[in-house]
Amino acid sequence: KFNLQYTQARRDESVKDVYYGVEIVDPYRWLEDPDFPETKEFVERQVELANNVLLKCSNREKLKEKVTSMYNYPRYGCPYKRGNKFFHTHNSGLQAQSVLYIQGSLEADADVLLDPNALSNDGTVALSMKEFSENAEFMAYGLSSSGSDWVTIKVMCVEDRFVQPDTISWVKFSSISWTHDHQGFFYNRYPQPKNVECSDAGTETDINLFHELYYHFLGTDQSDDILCWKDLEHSAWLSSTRITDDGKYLLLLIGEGCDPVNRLYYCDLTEISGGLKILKDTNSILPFTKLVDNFEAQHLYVANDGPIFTFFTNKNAPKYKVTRVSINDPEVWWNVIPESETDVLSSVRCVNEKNLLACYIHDVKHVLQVHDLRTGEFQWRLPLDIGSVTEISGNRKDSEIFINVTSFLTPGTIYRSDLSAPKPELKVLREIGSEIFVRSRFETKQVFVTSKDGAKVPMFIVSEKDLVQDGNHPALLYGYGGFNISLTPSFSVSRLVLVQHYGAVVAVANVRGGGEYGEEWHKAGCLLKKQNCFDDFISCGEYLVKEGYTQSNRLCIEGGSNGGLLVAACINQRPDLFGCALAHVGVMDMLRFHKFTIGHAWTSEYGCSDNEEDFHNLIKFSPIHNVCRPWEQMKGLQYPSTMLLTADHDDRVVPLHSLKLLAALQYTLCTSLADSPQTNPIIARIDRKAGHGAGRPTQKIIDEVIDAYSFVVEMTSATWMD
Ligand SMILES: O=C(NCC(=O)N1CCC[C@H]1C(=O)O)OCc1ccccc1
Repeated sequence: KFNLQYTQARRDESVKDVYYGVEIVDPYRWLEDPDFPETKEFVERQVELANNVLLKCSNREKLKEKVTSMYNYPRYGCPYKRGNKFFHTHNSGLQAQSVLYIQGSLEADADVLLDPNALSNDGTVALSMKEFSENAEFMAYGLSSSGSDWVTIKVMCVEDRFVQPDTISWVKFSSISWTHDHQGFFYNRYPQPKNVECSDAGTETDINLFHELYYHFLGTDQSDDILCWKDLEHSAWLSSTRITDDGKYLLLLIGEGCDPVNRLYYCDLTEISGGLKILKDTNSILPFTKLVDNFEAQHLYVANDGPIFTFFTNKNAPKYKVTRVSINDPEVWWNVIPESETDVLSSVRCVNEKNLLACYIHDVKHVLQVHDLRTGEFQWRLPLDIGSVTEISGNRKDSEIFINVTSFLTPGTIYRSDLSAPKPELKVLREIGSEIFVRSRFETKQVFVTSKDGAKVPMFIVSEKDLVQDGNHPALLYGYGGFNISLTPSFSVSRLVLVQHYGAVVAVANVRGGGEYGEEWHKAGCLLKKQNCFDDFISCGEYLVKEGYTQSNRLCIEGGSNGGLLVAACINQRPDLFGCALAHVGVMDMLRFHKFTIGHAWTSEYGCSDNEEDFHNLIKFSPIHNVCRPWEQMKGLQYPSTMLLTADHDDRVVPLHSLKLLAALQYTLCTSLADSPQTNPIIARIDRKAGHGAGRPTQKIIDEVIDAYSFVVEMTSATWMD
């Protein structure tokens, strides 16, 4: 049906590296240069091939109509209070980007404060961050284009919406911290990459080194900003800042990668006589005191009362806890909320002057609790349905908090609670999108799958109620498995279309490497134990087949980024177990990932091929190095129908990963042997003016869902049900 015309991408077998005596050939090294004409030609051919296959997928029109209509529901973010104003984001349904609104009170009319849709004609300029000055007089906001991580900061006067001339470029992985005198803010940036202009920023693969901290004085040119931190000895380190609620201290948090660990320095801004301007004239940098000067644990600011600081930490607490120290006696730390035996403390914030709002994960569901700030004493638990708290808004000086709760079958419910009430309760402020989906026909359950080494892996299963487990349902198994990220329940329009209109079973596997059970669960899927993630995911796939939810040739696995690695490693290791695979923006070259943009920050999770032990571990599962011919093991066996997805402005996981894997798969499975039994398509969807995922306009989200899921539906022989 799909007359697949694979291009014979040039293999340059002369490119090879020797890792500790082992010679590794890298025949598609030339694909690492996005500007190389042959690379552009390769991409063009692959786009054609993918379009040929996709246009033959029968369900496109139905999916397009259904997905578009199901996306078309009003979406709201939590309101949050700054100064005496309320702000929230809202999307009427199909707007490219959500709009930022301002209100004098929650009951007042909402006025547009900033509409990112006005900043480009195709919706590819996104509002990636925003911070208000202390009394909400100014808003500093970051704009990113085409999905790149690069940000340009602008400043708006909130009162008259006037956008100031200030323009801060080459910002990346930055916080924005206003000094309480409204004079300006701290932000982070990298040096401008050589021969890259603002217009195509994000298509380069240059490594990001020497992260810098600057202070910008409102009303001045970026060239007048003062350098406040730069570490020449540790070019890979990154920093972020926080100004304490009382405006007195600047906190500097330093990280060397993605592990939840940081150094913590502070500077008493009130001790800088003459203010920050003096630093410019004396060309000195800020005087920091080192409170924590190692990477043994994470310490995140919660509150301070003068010199007494409260931190959220995992120090000697892999399930996290709240601790306290006086900076006048920095050796003496004591617990405020001790580590829980069973639950992971996932976030803490100080609200209502004297409360701590603690969010726990209990068997992959969120629980919200209120504690006393001074004593840490538990006060009461907010009664939540099974689901995830996706947003919390509230500050120390506000008694009112807002939370957004979502789950597999509910798009979102925004609650408000006034903690100053004698018996605080949760009141519904807004139900989001409840009308788009008939929940009563579907159900969610949680099972625990025994993995290869006996570990119990949680998995959510969403399906129609009273599902007949006859093995005939198409199934989509989604996973991530890394970077301490927990896949708690989430609402996905696209997956629910599969459940509602194809009788699909959707499963989400909480494999090791995530944060579901704290740092131990995370570490159990890292470095030399990374194979546990793949074993867990494979066990979950086998469970779905064994229990009759589906059968292998109707089972599709999907994952993004680190989850793309998960998918690619699993089809290499068990091509027999899956009928289809979607790998979004995956990390596919485990020997070279650290050489591009921010990849070096992931060595905390994967290790690095510069290290001998890590090399011998990475080479075993690195996707581009482990493509095999399954029919050599079992006659007629082939790889699942596979779609890799990437985009030209993905500067988080650069497209070369997917391009090199695509070339290796097509060569090994399709073009190198005349009598290959590989008939399942191996294609790539390569988008333009798009990136890793953040900030993608609604139409691009929908277009990708239609391509990806019409492919899945076609390849799992799923049939439409009205
Ligand atoms: O690299 C990441 N995050 C990890 C990330 O995006 N990863 C990790 C692997 C591939 C990809 C993903 O899974 O989305 O964010 C940039 C950053 C900011 C601050 C400090 C360190 C790093």
